Amino acid sequence: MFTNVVDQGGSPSTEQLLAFTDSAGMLLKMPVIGYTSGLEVALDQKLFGQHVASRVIQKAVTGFMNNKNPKKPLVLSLHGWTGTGKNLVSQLIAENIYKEGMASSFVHQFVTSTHFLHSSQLENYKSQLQQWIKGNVTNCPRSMFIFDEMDKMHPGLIDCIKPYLDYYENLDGVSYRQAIFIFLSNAGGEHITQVALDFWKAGRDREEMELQHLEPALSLSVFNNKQSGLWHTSLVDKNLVDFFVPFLPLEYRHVLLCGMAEMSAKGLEPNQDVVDQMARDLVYFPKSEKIFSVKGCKTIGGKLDYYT
Ligand SMILES: Nc1ncnc2c1ncn2[C@@H]1O[C@H](COP(=O)(O)OP(=O)(O)OP(=O)(O)O)[C@@H](O)[C@H]1O
Repeated sequence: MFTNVVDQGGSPSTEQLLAFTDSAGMLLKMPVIGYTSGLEVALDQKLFGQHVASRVIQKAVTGFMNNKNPKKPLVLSLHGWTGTGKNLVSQLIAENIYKEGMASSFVHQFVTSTHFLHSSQLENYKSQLQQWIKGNVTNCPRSMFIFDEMDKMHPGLIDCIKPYLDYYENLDGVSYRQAIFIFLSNAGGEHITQVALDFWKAGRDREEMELQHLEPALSLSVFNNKQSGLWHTSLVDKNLVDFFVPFLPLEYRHVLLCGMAEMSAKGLEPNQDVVDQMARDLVYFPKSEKIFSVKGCKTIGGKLDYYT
């Protein structure tokens, strides 16, 4: 996974960041008009059922990209049930900053169970990861690092990236203040679901739910869940995470939207009957109410092949 950073080709001249850097990766004037509406439109059109996350992400990313002199890198922690759009949002952010989106050489994605599987290799992982981050940010200050399955990540590894998230002007001559770090995890998913369920039971509109309704559940779970990995690091204590972003569990109506979008993406004519049949056959919870899709929209791409 970790190849020598220098082997990447040194200067990122083969690709440009959208509107934000020149061919050498140096920051330019940052004309953000196109960017702002681009992300907003992408979130509105492609992300379903996540009005809270959508709003937070849009404000956080736009604010950060508009800020010519941020005091620290942007650190987002995305939490929620499986298949609710956390990876999708990372992809949309990448697509709206980098010309080549997730395929950009400035975007680096790590999955704990793939890249950091062996605890016996912890020391190696630590030094490789630090070198990787340092090398890539030296190469391009506006680099993006996505850590998936953050709740499974070894606390020692989380600790080793901490300095890069902090308010330092520079570390060994490198400034990390333009970089973006995105942490994805299922930690807090059950608490978020409980809040959504309480809303539903009280007959309240899901869209009435605001960040303030979800924040307590989220921080409680982050602090108290020993499995989450985040809890005993000082990421939280030191306020290094700028935004905790809650992803709501998806309902039947959202699965329908995902299904229609998926059919279009596959080049098929979206067919309400087909999607409806597929959505009906998915499993929903809690057992009695059957409101939320157990796998969110995660498996529908494959499922649709069966129904079409
Ligand atoms: N809210 C959503 N709106 C639109 N599509 C969605 C949404 N959630 C999931 N999807 C679809 O399902 C696929 C899988 O979702 P994604 O990988 O983003 O889930 P996740 O929250 O990251 O799940 P996990 O926690 O299991 O990694 C996406 O590529 C997308 O096609």
